[in-house]
Amino acid sequence: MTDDLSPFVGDGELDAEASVRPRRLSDFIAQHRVRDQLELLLKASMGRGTPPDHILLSGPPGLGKTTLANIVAAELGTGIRTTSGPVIERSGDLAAILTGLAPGDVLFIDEIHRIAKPAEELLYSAMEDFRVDVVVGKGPGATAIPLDVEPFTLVGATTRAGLLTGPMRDRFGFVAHLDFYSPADLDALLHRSARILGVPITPEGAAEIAGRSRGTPRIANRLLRRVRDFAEVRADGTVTDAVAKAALQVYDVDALGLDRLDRAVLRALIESFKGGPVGLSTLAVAVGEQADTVEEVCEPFLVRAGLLARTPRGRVATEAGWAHLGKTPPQDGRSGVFQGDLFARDA
Ligand SMILES: Nc1ncnc2c1ncn2[C@@H]1O[C@H](COP(=O)(O)OP(=O)(O)OP(=O)(O)O)[C@@H](O)[C@H]1O
Ligand SMILES: [Mg+2]
Repeated sequence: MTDDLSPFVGDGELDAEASVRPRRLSDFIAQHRVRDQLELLLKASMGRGTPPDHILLSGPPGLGKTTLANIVAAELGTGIRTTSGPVIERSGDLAAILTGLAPGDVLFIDEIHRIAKPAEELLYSAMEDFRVDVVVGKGPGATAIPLDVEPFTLVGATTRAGLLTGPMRDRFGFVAHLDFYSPADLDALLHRSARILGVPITPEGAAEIAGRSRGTPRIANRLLRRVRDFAEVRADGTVTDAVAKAALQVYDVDALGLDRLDRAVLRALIESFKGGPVGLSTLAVAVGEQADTVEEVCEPFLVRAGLLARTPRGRVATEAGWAHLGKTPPQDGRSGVFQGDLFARDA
């Protein structure tokens, strides 16, 4: 797939992201339910003078988990220590981090579902009792030294909440799931980013980019930067409707935000398999991709856009899917045009 539409953060993109990253809850666009709940949690705990419950943030890449973790610390006025699951290899690494926390600090663990088992167990007692047992020595002579940990708030982030163990999940007092953003939300986000970056943008220009950003702030901000380049080089610098359309064509982003692989999957489904139903692995072979990539990267977006459906018999193109390629489904009653239960899933 083209990099522009990947929800994952790209190499060297962190600085560009940092410049438009909201610092406070009031700057965080949309996700009103999560925002309201977090505001209550933080205000109540500040009123009581104790750190808030541990917070778990889950959701697809690029929707604002890291941003929210930093906002929590900013709102509380505390320090934040950042690490990630795969980095914590030994429980000793984690013990050192935990015992080094100042009272009230936020400890942010990204990709918390990838933390090693012994470290995870150490984390349980730290989360619950604010103490850890550090084992010194080996074999029969080994002794556990209990160490106190200052009261802290753990903020865990995960793109795969389903992979968290039960005991881990139970230790979070507050769990928030971030959802894809609506085009209207992304529109507001783009206006904010454009203001910060000093890019003149028209309402139509913002709407054009918003509609192609796959519900993801990271992609919206990235497309804005691409369109700004185009506006500065090929136009007078203002992001208008026409400039956005022309730029996004150059970058191969279509009207719904589909990239090449998404379109290849849809085209194979419709042109080679008459709209389906067809099995995932057959479809993946037809586009020369791994089944995992098709399933985890393309399909969620195609399904959400209403172009493809997963049914118990396989993948089928919806009427909108046919229409998106400018085709009409065959009317012989045998076509795979999707008419059934939209929420059916492969077993
Ligand atoms: N609600 C929001 N309002 C404004 N900007 C946002 C919002 N959510 C995300 N962003 C922007 O999108 C970018 C990506 O967000 P962030 O890094 O927090 O995502 P993430 O969920 O941590 O992704 P990953 O799973 O890849 O770590 C940030 O630079 C931030 O500027
Ligand atoms: Mg992140």
